[in-house]
Amino acid sequence: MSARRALDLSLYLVTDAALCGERGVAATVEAAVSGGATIVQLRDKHASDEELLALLARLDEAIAGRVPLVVNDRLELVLRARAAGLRVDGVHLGQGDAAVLRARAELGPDAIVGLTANTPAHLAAVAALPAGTVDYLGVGVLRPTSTKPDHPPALGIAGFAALQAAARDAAGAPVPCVAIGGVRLEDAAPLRAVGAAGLAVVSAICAAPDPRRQAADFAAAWRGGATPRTAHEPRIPRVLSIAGSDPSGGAGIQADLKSIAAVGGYGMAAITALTAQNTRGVRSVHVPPAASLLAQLDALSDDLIVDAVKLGMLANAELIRTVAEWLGRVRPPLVVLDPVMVSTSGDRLLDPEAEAALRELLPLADLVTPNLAELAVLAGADGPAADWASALEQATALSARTGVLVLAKGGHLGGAEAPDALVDARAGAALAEIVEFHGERIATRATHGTGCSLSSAIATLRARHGAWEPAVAEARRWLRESLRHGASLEVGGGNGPVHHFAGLWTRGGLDTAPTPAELGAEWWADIAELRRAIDELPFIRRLADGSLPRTAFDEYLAQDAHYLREYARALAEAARLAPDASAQAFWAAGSRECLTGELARHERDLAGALGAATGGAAAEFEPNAVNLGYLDHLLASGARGGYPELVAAVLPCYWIYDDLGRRLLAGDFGPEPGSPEHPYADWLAMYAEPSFAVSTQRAIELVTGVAAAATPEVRERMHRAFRRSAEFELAFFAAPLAASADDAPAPPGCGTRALSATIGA
Ligand SMILES: Nc1ncnc2c1ncn2[C@@H]1O[C@H](COP(=O)(O)OP(=O)(O)O)[C@@H](O)[C@H]1O
Ligand SMILES: Cc1ncc(COP(=O)(O)O)c(N)n1
Ligand SMILES: [Mg+2]
Repeated sequence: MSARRALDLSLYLVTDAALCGERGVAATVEAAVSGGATIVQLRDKHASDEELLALLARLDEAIAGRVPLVVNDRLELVLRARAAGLRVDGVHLGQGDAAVLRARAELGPDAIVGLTANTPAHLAAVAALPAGTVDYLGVGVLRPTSTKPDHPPALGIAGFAALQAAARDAAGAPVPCVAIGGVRLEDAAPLRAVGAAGLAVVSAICAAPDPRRQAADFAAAWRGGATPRTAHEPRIPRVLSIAGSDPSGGAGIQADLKSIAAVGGYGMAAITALTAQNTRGVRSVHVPPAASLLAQLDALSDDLIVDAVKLGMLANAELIRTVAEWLGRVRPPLVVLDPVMVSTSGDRLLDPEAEAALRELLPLADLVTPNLAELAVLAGADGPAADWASALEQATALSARTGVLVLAKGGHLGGAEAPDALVDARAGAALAEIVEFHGERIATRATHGTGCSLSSAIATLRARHGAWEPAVAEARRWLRESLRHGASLEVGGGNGPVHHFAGLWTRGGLDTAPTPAELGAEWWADIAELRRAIDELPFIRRLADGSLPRTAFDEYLAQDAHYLREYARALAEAARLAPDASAQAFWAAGSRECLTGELARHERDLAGALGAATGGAAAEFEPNAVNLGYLDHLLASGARGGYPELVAAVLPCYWIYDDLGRRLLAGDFGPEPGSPEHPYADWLAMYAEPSFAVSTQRAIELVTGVAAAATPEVRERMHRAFRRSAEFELAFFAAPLAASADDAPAPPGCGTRALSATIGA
């Protein structure tokens, strides 16, 4: 294959030894090519032939055949290098039609010959050359630059476009033009829009602290920048699935195209294999030649921009290498690899010998989404994880070893849960970051193609949202709804497909709303670390074992008494705003119970402890900053967000106390505090009362019901109000034992004091 075929000039690196500095030219080129440079020109006006020959040998190694290499000006040197067996693909010459004619004659038809052209006169000279003499023109300078001190006046985008329009050879065919001279990142989109063949970059990459990153940024700007959009008109992600065909329509590319469309992307598919399968299993597989796959891929990348790639069944080692080569060349901004080896039905979809090739492909992916069996193979474990904790361990090891983000999937775990987790140990296993997604297992046989569907949805949503966590959360929500409606399709007698468009057809929208139960689980999981911190507080520990000093307990009771009086007003306000009589009655009863139950008990306890003679604690009482902040938060939530935010904000006070009360009484914190001698036995029993558990359950149902029916924006504000209240709960419990205000955890952003006086008014 000649270097001229499908010459990719999109990111043309020109070297400058001085700018490369101590890093050196070879290391800079290596990094830039890894980042996405598509062609390299060695440019050195001062080095001797011997020095350049030695450098060419090193560049040959650094480039490793990935992109073409040409040399600036020195045709004799190119001829010498080639004679010595060094790989040099061509030459770039300054002006002079005689010089290019000679270069073409000496180097032959397959070599690359480029020419600089800055003026209409140069273009006229080019137009007189026989067709095929030059492969491209370097047209510049685009902006004033220091790397060419004697440069002609800067062209700007319009000047470049005008010269390019005139660049034709003797046969009248357009000659590709690369913009050179002071090219910046922000020039990529307009240059591509006016039809430039690429960007030539010198100092922006050679002098960059991280040439790989910088090249990747240029490559991304070039690929992504054809049609700039506004924030109000988000781009529809163009997502390519490279996967096998499942004629039954539930897995493979068929599932991928449906999934991409269902979550809001434009889907494309290059087919790696034709399986004959249905919902019961795979009967046979036909794998087309690798050249056919490459032709599909090149047809796409020669024409359009791919925002994300999802890789599915890759069948054999040759196809995997073909895909790897294409990815290395085209460098799509996002790659999600679903390492399909064994289908949900248990059929092998990858040659055993291809496993090694798949391992080599891994580092080219941004996210890999193995099921339990595939995870074990990739992590080199003895067998599939038997429980979720071992799955997370395997995923951590895999992520640490490959530097790739891993989505561990619990679809094949037994049990009532179907968890997934994003595992990021790219910075080393000890620093693994794990984000878990929980949800109950859905009782259905419609699980054919769940892995394919999930990975394509994630690729699409990651391109839309720009972050992994919301992409996975939304993809899961969508998949779970699709799983729930799968059986309604009545497809096949085995494991049927999921209903990819369930949400779209039943609700007429892309808003994949969660159920109340899912939201409850999500919010509760989200405050897990706050709940753990509450468990660890000395106040809670010592309350449980009875060693808490009475003064600290009384301080807590006094603060809580103040809080409860105002909290009762917040509940009354919830009753006032409630949308129906049942909710109204519930919150009103809660408000009353607050005053006649909890608060009355606190006041009795306080009076008992301090003695009626002192006049009770209330006389010297001052609410602390946490208390005021918490109450302001409740008030502000209602004032700003009405009923939904107000009830979200009051919920943690039910839920956390109910949970804590039950666990304290059950002895989760050490010896059972049930004995009558325990100084706080009475108090502990109050929150473990069954009636409190019933109220808590009802409060959770009411709040998550409102959230599930709300718009995503309101839902998110409710979630924030809920979380903030949980933060206040932690600070509230910490305050009594904090020696000084400085020791207490900072109250989470207190509002203004004045507001708390008017709560519920
Ligand atoms: N019965 C189920 N209920 C809920 N989620 C499920 C169920 N089965 C699979 N999933 C989810 O489907 C996705 C695919 O996972 P999995 O079945 O593990 O992979 P694969 O389909 O590649 O074998 C995961 O998000 C998993 O949690
Ligand atoms: C062509 C093809 N590709 C992949 C799968 C895996 O399916 P699952 O998503 O159930 O793991 C499949 N059954 N067929
Ligand atoms: Mg799978």
